[in-house]
Amino acid sequence: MTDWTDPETFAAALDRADTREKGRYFEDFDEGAVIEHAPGLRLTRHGSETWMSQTLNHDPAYWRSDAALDRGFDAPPVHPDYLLACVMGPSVEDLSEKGGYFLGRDGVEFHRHGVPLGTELRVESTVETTRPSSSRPGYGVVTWETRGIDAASGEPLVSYERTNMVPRREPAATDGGRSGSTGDDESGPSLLPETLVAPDGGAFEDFRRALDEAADRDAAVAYRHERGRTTDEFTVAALPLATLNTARQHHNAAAMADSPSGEPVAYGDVTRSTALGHARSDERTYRELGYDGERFHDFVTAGDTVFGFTRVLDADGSAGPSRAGEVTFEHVAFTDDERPVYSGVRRALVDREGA
Ligand SMILES: C/C(=C\C(=O)O)C(=O)SCCNC(=O)CCNC(=O)[C@H](O)C(C)(C)COP(=O)(O)OP(=O)(O)OC[C@H]1O[C@@H](n2cnc3c(N)ncnc32)[C@H](O)[C@@H]1OP(=O)(O)O
Repeated sequence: MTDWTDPETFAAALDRADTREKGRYFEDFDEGAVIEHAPGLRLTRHGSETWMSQTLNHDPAYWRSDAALDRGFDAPPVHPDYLLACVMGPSVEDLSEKGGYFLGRDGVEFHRHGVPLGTELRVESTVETTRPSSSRPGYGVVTWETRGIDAASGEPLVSYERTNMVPRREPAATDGGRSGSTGDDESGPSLLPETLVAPDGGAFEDFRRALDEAADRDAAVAYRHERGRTTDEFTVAALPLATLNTARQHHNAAAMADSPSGEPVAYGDVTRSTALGHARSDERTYRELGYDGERFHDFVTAGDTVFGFTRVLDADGSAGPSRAGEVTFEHVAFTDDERPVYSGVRRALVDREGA
């Protein structure tokens, strides 16, 4: 009788066996098609607290009832970064499990503030655009609109547009390799304003005053956050898997051995949430409103320490409730070797002094 587990026999079997593949190729996406993602997710206290603790998002409104009440929530809700990751996670199997990097996200909008713990999610996406990649013949670039919906009530909770590189069924010879630096330093320090102003505190007025101070001269409001978080095995694999994100990039070292990173890479949403956590620790956030122009410039691997850098773009006192004003930030996540790995524009309501 054949011993299939005899190493030589097994190697021959592996060689001859077809692989039941997962995920879809670029050619499988038709513009306009709507895809219902079968996996669903229950937004749990454990999941939200694990996400928040590991990414240094320690805002008490998401941890303590009295702080939640003060912020207008009945009880501590799920954290918006965890919610976003939990909408993206179940979509990966259908949209991006084939591989190919998460390039960016636009138009993130929360349709409901303070989503309760225990809410069950249904997730669906529409294929918006598809185009071949001109720099990487083995890939196409696909943009989807994804919606996270309260499965019980049908109420939309969050929506966004996501863009990924997606492998083609018939890949060409090269995948283009790692982007790296071109040595073309067009945006070098000479283009920076002469003065970078930091706000004195984290209230709305602090951002407004800093912008006023920077106005009418060669200055910008831009500053670093002190905290850093070293990416480890837990943040690389466990956080995305806890959101049902099946992207091989994060948990399959064998598949990643031949990729430009040579090893698993951090989930973009973990890197981003960490940098935003650093930024939020220096501000009196009232509500997260939305995000735009999010880009993942380079990958992060275990051992990289993620830091945050913030630019304040606008502070609008006429928006929002009386206790808060709307601040528009651009946040950059960067690593200890000063590589920008994420950037994005974030709109948040920030409490006024005395609120
Ligand atoms: C969940 C998940 C995966 C998943 O979801 O399952 C993940 O978490 S995974 C980890 C997080 N992720 C990363 O770790 C990526 C880090 N990043 C890089 O390593 C580099 O960025 C790069 C190697 C990918 C590219 O590097 P690069 O070659 O220098 O980049 P670019 O030339 O700028 O872009 C190439 C082509 O993508 C087009 N393009 C770029 N961005 C956008 C956008 N936002 N919208 C529309 N098109 C876009 C561009 O227009 C060009 O198109 P063409 O090929 O046609 O020229």
